[in-house]
Amino acid sequence: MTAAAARSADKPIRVGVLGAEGRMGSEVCRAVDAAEDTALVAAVSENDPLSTLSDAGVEVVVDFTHPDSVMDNIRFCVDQGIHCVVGTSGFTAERLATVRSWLEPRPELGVLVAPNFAIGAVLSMRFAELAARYYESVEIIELHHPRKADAPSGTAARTAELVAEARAAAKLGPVPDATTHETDGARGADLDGVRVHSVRLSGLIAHQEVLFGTEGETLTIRHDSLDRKSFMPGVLLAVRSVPNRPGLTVGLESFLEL
Ligand SMILES: NC(=O)C1=CN([C@@H]2O[C@H](COP(=O)(O)OP(=O)(O)OC[C@H]3O[C@@H](n4cnc5c(N)ncnc54)[C@H](OP(=O)(O)O)[C@@H]3O)[C@@H](O)[C@H]2O)C=CC1
Ligand SMILES: O=C(O)C1=N[C@H](C(=O)O)C[C@H](O)C1
Repeated sequence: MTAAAARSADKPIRVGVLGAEGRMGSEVCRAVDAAEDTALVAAVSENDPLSTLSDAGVEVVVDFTHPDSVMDNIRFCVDQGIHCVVGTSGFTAERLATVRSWLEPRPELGVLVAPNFAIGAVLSMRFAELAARYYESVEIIELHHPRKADAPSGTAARTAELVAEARAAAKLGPVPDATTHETDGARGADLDGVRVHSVRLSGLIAHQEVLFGTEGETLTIRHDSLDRKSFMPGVLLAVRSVPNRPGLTVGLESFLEL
């Protein structure tokens, strides 16, 4: 029987962190160590074997690594019967479908893939989804530290997807834009018809603005993570919740009943 299957409610949850030396992973190690109901039993860095997780009897793994390695990590955990909380970015619909297929023969296991664990970021995505049908124009600006590997951010990609779905449901046409002469990149990336602009700037952590406009008014929804501690309450909530949420969940909002 795997450690995850044998879990007893009155013992701390045995947590393993992948990417333990990274900016997020090191913060997660501190948060898991500090919480009374979780125990850090494996802190795994890039050169450590994944078997460190099963050897340590990990019940829930938290992954903050790299888009290039996250799929192999999830595959290993699912095969070993370990629940997963995944913060690493780079998830496409195809990747999510692959994770879902891995989970089919393991109906007792939970995997959460969350583009953003900060409560304000989760709320701002929901607010953007609500506002989308009332405005003819929308653009997203995401701003991050310059050591980020991926652009646009996972949060911006998810926000654009939610906004695009809401616009389609409201039968809104394309966002008005008369641009015919463009220097490459000047209008940002086109994600489902929503323009996304990525800023990389020293001094920043993680920030996003969703700009809406219609005749005579604009609405700006902005969120700022000023410290990576902002992600920790969401990560801990996910660690506590995922063993009771079998299957694949996308987005922390399901665990917040939003
Ligand atoms: N969902 C959310 O709320 C958030 C998500 N993120 C996402 O999390 C990811 C990590 O971000 P961040 O912490 O800033 O990045 P870092 O580069 O600081 O950390 C990633 C760490 O993972 C290590 N690593 C890479 N591959 C593996 C592997 N196969 N096994 C174990 N460790 C590995 C890296 O090692 P090395 O440096 O030696 O390569 C590095 O130490 C990104 O995708 C980012 O977008 C970030 C913040 C919040
Ligand atoms: O790399 C980061 O830092 C972050 N990555 C996530 C993303 O790509 O959306 C979440 C947050 O924006 C911080």
